[in-house]
Amino acid sequence: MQNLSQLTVGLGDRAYNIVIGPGLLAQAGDILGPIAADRHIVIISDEQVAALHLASLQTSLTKTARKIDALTVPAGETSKSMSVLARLLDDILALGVDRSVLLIAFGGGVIGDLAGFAAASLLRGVDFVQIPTSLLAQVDSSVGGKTGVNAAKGKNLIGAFYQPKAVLADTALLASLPPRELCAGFAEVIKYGLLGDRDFFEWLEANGQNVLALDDAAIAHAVYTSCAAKARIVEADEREAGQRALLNLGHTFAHAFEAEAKYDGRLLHGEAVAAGMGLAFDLSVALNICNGQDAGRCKALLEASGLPSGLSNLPAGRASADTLLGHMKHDKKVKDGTMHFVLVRSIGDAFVSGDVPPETVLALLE
Ligand SMILES: NC(=O)c1ccc[n+]([C@@H]2O[C@H](COP(=O)([O-])OP(=O)(O)OC[C@H]3O[C@@H](n4cnc5c(N)ncnc54)[C@H](O)[C@@H]3O)[C@@H](O)[C@H]2O)c1
Ligand SMILES: O=C(O)C(=O)C[C@@H](O)[C@H](O)[C@H](O)COP(=O)(O)O
Ligand SMILES: [Zn+2]
Repeated sequence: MQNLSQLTVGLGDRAYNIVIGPGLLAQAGDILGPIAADRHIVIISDEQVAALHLASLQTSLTKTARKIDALTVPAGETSKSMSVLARLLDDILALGVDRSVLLIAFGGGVIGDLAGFAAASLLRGVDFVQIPTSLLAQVDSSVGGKTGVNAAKGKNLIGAFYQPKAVLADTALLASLPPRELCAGFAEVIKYGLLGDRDFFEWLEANGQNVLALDDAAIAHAVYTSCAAKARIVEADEREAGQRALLNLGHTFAHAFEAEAKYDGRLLHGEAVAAGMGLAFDLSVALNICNGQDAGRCKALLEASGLPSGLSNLPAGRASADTLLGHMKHDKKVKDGTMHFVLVRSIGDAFVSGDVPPETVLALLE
């Protein structure tokens, strides 16, 4: 197996490997051998990914699995809902599974979050593996065990921390990803530079276009560096008691925009995060914590990557400042009624603060 890199998320008896490389799908049966051997596997995918890549995955697993079934849901964020989850769980049970079943989440972050939560709740918990197919899922959502669905009150409000048994990121699959989705995933890559790795941010300033052009070496470096950063944070703080909240840079704003856009595809998660990160820099500048030059560099990279950098270029999800602040009050970082924001002292130096006056946030959103 060539050009593969591997990382471990060290979580004791729940530790797992992340394998990254082009062409991995054809080797999934071998790589997953110890986990998948002689098991009933249920692949969960969305209709778009399944149409393009499901047959290859099934072929690759045939040599190791006892039985393979596949279930699909419609592509897009609307599938991350309680109603789709309920149907999916019934459909899995109708296949006659028992606790030895292995679920495989095969798709973008929507499928990873949905199938991961299905695995956490089915028969009170069955094993699952992540095979992420979007850039966003390969650099972020497939790692770390946050699973769940959206609720009427907001994004990801129902879910569980539930770790996969392995993550297989086949970077060659990104060739079929629509360009807008590629850019949206790139926002979460930029996030890793902004929150804790200035050198990586500077590498992205120089090489971001190569990543978006899917140059093999550039994409391998971007996926590996992002997964390594996330793995180290998750190992230190699996259930977000402290530093894991840094992974939420830009997300307090993003989730409010997404709720306002009703998850209907006009605003992708990564686009909302990009705008939210631009606003997190603006907020840090307004609070005299960060200099305007770093805020300018952050926004310049976002814009050069085809992403929004604030309210002015947000494709959807804009609303009155009060309405957006109302959404932010459902954020999971709210403690005893106090909102917490991820702020930045500079590029690569983020921290969580519970000391942000709501008036400053309102002024920014106005
Ligand atoms: N759990 C976490 O830690 C975490 C982290 C970040 C984001 N998320 C969640 O992830 C979701 C966004 O994930 P996403 O951006 O992957 O969206 P997505 O799952 O909707 O995938 C994006 C689109 O690309 C298509 N697609 C995926 N892979 C493809 C491929 N290889 N070829 C062709 N088309 C492909 C999908 O069918 C879909 O239409 C959001 O719900 C977000 O909240 C979760
Ligand atoms: O893994 C994490 O922790 C993250 O925060 C990663 C985020 O990119 C992701 O969007 C996550 O789903 C947000 O989590 P939430 O707890 O704010 O819903
Ligand atoms: Zn995110």
